[in-house]
Amino acid sequence: MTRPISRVALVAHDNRKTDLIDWVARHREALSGCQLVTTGTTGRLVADRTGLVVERLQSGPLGGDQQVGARISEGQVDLLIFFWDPLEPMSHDPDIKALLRIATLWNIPIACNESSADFIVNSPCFSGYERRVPDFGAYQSRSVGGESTPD
Ligand SMILES: O=C(CO)COP(=O)(O)O
Repeated sequence: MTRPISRVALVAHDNRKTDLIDWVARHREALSGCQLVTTGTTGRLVADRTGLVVERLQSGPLGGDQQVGARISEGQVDLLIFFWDPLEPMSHDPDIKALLRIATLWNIPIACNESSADFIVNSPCFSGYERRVPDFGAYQSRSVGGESTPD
């Protein structure tokens, strides 16, 4: 099973929020054709500063990373832009690690800085990219992304 990129998760730590908002503003046109899901504060700032419509989940320290991770495991996210802070310890470090783990597991493209995010959005295959959705065989027992998978 494959999926094109149309549902994008945006997450940034406080020291990286300006970088993310600037990046979103630069790629506003490409992102306006996508469904955007965000953690709480990131989403409020992205919406205020760019006018894009976003679905806001909880703030990261209150469970937002886990909610994004759950969306990924339910097959509802195609790309994760996560500008995490490599200089500050976070109270919810386990949640951050879990989000990066689940995105890796589900073969979600992940960008943690501006250069990687630019590469992905500027890629000629951005709008037509078909991500392979992993088949976890016996591990997988219910529908993912609207398609049933065998027990
Ligand atoms: O903490 C975050 C990700 O780990 C982001 O949360 P906010 O968008 O609510 O600041």
